[in-house]
Amino acid sequence: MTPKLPFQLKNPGLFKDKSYVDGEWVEARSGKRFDVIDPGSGQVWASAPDNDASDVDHAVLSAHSAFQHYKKVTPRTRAQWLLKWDALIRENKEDLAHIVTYETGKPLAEARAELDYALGFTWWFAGEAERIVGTVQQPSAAGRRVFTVKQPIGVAAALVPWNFPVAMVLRKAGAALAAGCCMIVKPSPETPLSVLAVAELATQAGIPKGVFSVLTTSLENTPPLSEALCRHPLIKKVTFTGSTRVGKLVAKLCSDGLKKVTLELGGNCPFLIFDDADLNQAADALMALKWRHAGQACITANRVYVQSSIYDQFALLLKEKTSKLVVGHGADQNTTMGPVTTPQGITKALNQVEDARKHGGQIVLGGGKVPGKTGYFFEPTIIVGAKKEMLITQEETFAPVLALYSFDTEEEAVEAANNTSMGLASYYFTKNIDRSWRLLENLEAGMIGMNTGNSSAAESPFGGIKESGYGKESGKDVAVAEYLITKTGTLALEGHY
Ligand SMILES: O=CCCC(=O)O
Repeated sequence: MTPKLPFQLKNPGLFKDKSYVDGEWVEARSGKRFDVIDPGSGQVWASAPDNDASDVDHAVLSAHSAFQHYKKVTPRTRAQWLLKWDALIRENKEDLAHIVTYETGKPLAEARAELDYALGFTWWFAGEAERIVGTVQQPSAAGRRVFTVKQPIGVAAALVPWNFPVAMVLRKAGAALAAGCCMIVKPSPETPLSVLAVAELATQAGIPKGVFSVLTTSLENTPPLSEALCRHPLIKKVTFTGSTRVGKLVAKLCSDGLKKVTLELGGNCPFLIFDDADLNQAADALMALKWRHAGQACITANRVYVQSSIYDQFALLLKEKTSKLVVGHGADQNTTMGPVTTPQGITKALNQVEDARKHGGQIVLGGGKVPGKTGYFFEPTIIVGAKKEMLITQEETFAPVLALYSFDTEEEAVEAANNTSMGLASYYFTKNIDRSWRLLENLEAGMIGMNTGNSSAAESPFGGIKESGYGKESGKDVAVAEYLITKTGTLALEGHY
């Protein structure tokens, strides 16, 4: 029986609260379920099957069996299925946005924006499917022909986060399905329902059974279930988006089977503003980047470095703009910033603020939980006088807390920006073209925003360096390549060997 939802779906058939394996909606073998909580109210509003490691083998075997057919489907048919999926997600965007809001807490406008972003991937990878090409080499020996062909690697497992539950799934599944691979998705325990809704639309799009499966699980069973996926001999590829700590565990588990792995890990991204920048442009970009999903994006600005001559002016401008944010339930039309998704987000934010205070930082805005609200609300917080000794400098915040550091020279700013084990994205604002080129070359990150805080798009390769992981998602060729093997063919013509 469908539970009574706290919102209305235009298409009630989109609410699915069973796992999706081999084209069937199924419970966990144990029969256990776990709760799904609305971060905006702290209330349980649904539940999903609590699969454990014993549920993995059946899912993998059925995906492997589907792969025997799917790998032979023409790329054009795969592209057509992806486009049909894309059309259905577009049609059901409003319903999906509501599910995303009630799972993540993000405002509806942001949930809609996530859907638009996610649709970029189904659209893009539909185009990529038919453009997978091998190569022909010039042979060094007479009478030889040497070439490479690309083939799908096999069944892939996707371990996805809760912050962009639909976009992260479509970025991974779009590439995998275009390449001819089948995928088993393990959503985060916070966000199973949006992923299950997307699975329902995959079925309606005609994507064959077993090609796209979803194994939901609780926080408690996430480690054993993920380990079983990573260790299963028929899983040939694992893609993970999440923390660096867990990414290292995933890499270790996959190393036993020498599995191909893509890791999109933590950020701790620097955001540099020079005194020749357009301050309004920089402040607007920072507002959009930092407060998006209450600071819970891997590419968000974690450390904001402002040149000393404009420091006070910029801090004031940012404070003025940030004060206008309306914090509330994501489904409320007036809300411009929602809650954080988990109570742990609040704990971490409080710790970092307290630590910044201890180190002499000044909290010029916010600094604590939003009083008088149930749900996981934290005030948008600005710390000035931030220093390198602070916790916030060393670890990703993943909450609406922004720290402003001061610098004098470009060299100093670059050194501070790079002084982290992470290397996901870096951003800078300057009108000096020479400096711009130097910064592009000198900043240690996989993605550089030049006078912009928004560089995520289906056509742009997404991925970090250093401890932010390896592999690329989205972008031309590179993303699909993560799901392909290269086979070299050498042919000897008659009379040669
Ligand atoms: O949080 C990670 C993903 C953010 C993005 O794709 O822009």
